[in-house]
Amino acid sequence: MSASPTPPTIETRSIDYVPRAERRGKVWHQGPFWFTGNFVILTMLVGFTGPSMGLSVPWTVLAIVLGAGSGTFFMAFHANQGPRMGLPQMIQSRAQFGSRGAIIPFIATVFVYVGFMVFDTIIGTQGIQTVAPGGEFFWYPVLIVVSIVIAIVGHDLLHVVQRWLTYVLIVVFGIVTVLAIFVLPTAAGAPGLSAGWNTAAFFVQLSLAAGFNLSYSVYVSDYSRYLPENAPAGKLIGWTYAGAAGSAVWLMSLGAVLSSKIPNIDGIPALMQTGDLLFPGFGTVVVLVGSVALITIMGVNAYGAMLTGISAVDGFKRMRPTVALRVVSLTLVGLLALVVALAIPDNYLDSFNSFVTLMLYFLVPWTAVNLVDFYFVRHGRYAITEIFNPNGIYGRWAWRGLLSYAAGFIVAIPFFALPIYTGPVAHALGGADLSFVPAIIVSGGLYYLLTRNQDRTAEAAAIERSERELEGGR
Ligand SMILES: Nc1ccnc(=O)[nH]1
Repeated sequence: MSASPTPPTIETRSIDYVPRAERRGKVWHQGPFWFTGNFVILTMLVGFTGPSMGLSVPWTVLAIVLGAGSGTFFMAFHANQGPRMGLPQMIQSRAQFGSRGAIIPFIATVFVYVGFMVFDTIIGTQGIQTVAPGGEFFWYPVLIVVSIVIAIVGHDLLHVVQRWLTYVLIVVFGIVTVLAIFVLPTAAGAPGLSAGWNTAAFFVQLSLAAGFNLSYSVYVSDYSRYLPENAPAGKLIGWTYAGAAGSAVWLMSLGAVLSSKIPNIDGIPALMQTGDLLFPGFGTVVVLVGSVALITIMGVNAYGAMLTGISAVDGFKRMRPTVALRVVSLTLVGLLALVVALAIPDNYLDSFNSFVTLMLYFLVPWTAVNLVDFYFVRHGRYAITEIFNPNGIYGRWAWRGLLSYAAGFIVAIPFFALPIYTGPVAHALGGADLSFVPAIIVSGGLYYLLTRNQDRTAEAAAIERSERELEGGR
């Protein structure tokens, strides 16, 4: 909590509880952290969808505002769990799913983290290749190593880097946005010339924007768990929301403007071309700044994959949270990302959209169960020591959470829209994927009902014991 900035040292904690004596940081730091976290070139690509399907820019922006606005709503509420529980995001799920049952959302989450790392690596490399020689076999490992080193130093460094990048990004992309709207001409054959209203495009754009920001739910507490236990909930959620939704709306809308004016758009050349309207060379600056932001979010993804991977393994074999464990886990994450990045085909954008959609199917029921448990069932009170006890009160396979998760997943199937499968409802909506709506309602609602008759007297006693053990100084 002290105001003096201490230089970041290598973090020792991973999935373990952060004692109140170690709590620090400011609530407003969540704002810039999530602003930069979502201010990546991938986010801009989401905004290409509307215009490329014939939707005009104003309608596309509306779909983005509604989509990102609703997706971030769920994401931001996870922020409050960090300081209350002092734990990273995913391990908290043991209270709903059991120490082993939580493996299902854990696997989906690691898949998301590594997947985003791979996409970030590919785009970041394309950005750097605009000025530097060197192929994939050089730049992929370099980017991944840098991001892994940042993640090894850990939480405090990630916060500092993301915070300072915010200022740079606002200036540079502020200029690009003005250029895109007022200076960039609309090329012959550009989608913007014939765009108008298109119902399918509107809902596809809306659902992609929502899904994209919902995908950040699995990250949130990792970066709020060091905050003082009594950090004000409204401010904490508000800063998280403002950062993550603000950057999404801005960058996706910029993507919409660019893709309405440039035929057959590609992200990096579009930014180069627009930036160069200020003076030749500025486009390169824009792309490089964008690439730096990609490297740091890669660090964030690696960090989350490490925490979630350790949580998963620890459910089966107890792990001691040491620095060595963090370093080894992060190295494995980096190697995995490298192998996948080198193996994946280059026309990644199609696979990217399916990827965002697919992983959401596994994350949304988890978000619903996890949030309902925190806000409406346990009201933020957990026996933290029992979360780490494999024979503890939260169990190994907790049927209430697992059943609710499965139910939400299954009712969402008719709403799925994937290249290999389009459910009847998605078909009727012209390809839009609103599966997150039934998934949230059913998983969250069912979990609430199933926990009504749950006897939690043992938990109440365990909470007191846990509190004494962790903080009581017995
Ligand atoms: N959830 C995410 C969206 C975009 N980029 C990321 O790295 N992660």
